[in-house]
Amino acid sequence: MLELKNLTKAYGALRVVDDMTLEIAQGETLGIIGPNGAGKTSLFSVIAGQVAADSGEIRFCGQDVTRRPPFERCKAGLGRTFQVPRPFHGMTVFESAHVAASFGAGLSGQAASDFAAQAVERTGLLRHLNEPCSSLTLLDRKRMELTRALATNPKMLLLDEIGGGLTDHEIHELIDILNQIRDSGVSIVWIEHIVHALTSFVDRLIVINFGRKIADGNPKEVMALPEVHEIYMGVDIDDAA
Ligand SMILES: Nc1ncnc2c1ncn2[C@@H]1O[C@H](COP(=O)(O)OP(=O)(O)OP(=O)(O)O)[C@@H](O)[C@H]1O
Repeated sequence: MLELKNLTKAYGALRVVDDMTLEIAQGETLGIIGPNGAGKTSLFSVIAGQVAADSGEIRFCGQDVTRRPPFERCKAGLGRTFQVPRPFHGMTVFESAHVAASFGAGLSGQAASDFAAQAVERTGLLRHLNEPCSSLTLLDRKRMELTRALATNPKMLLLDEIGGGLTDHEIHELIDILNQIRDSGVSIVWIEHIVHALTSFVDRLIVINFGRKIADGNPKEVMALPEVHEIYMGVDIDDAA
């Protein structure tokens, strides 16, 4: 569904996405971990189009989208959330979801309203339906990010640390929601520092360091790799043992 070929993005001498080649299949759930500043969010921004790639190619559902603007990628079915929530100021929860259903999913009239309300219900924000996004708590703003992405009717969701700051109970609730989204056929790529939550959900895990993919595979096997211990956790596996 998504193919990245030798994708690169640099800020001056700093390569934040470095020769990234990656394929993600339809219906797959992929986790991304890596140290702070490894380039995880930058990778999402290059895939979703907020940041232009310097070189390489991005193919989504068979089409080359490397030079397409973000709104076209969104319409093609690439939904994303932002690590720092970016609510539409001055809009209620319902209005924000409605914008996503109208301009992302391409719906209008009653269909857009129904789809927006459905997205709000699926993420548990129905009780805040007519409240301004600016009045939501951090947890609910994160849910709002998911709601808005979902209301664009994505084929693939890029989730950037939507679990950060959540309690264990809230993480379980979030994973229940994500399971339902996955079961509806949406591919999910999830950047998350809460590794146990991530590995309990994803089929596959990649580790990024200095913009490069340093491991890719079954989550348990990836987490057991010595280089992952060393780079991600700052612990040499031999020392840890
Ligand atoms: N617009 C920019 N201009 C210059 N440097 C940038 C820009 N955006 C990001 N960076 C730098 O690129 C590097 C990668 O940042 P990025 O946010 O992608 O990392 P990350 O892996 O998502 O980190 P975190 O886990 O802390 O969210 C960092 O060193 C960051 O300071």
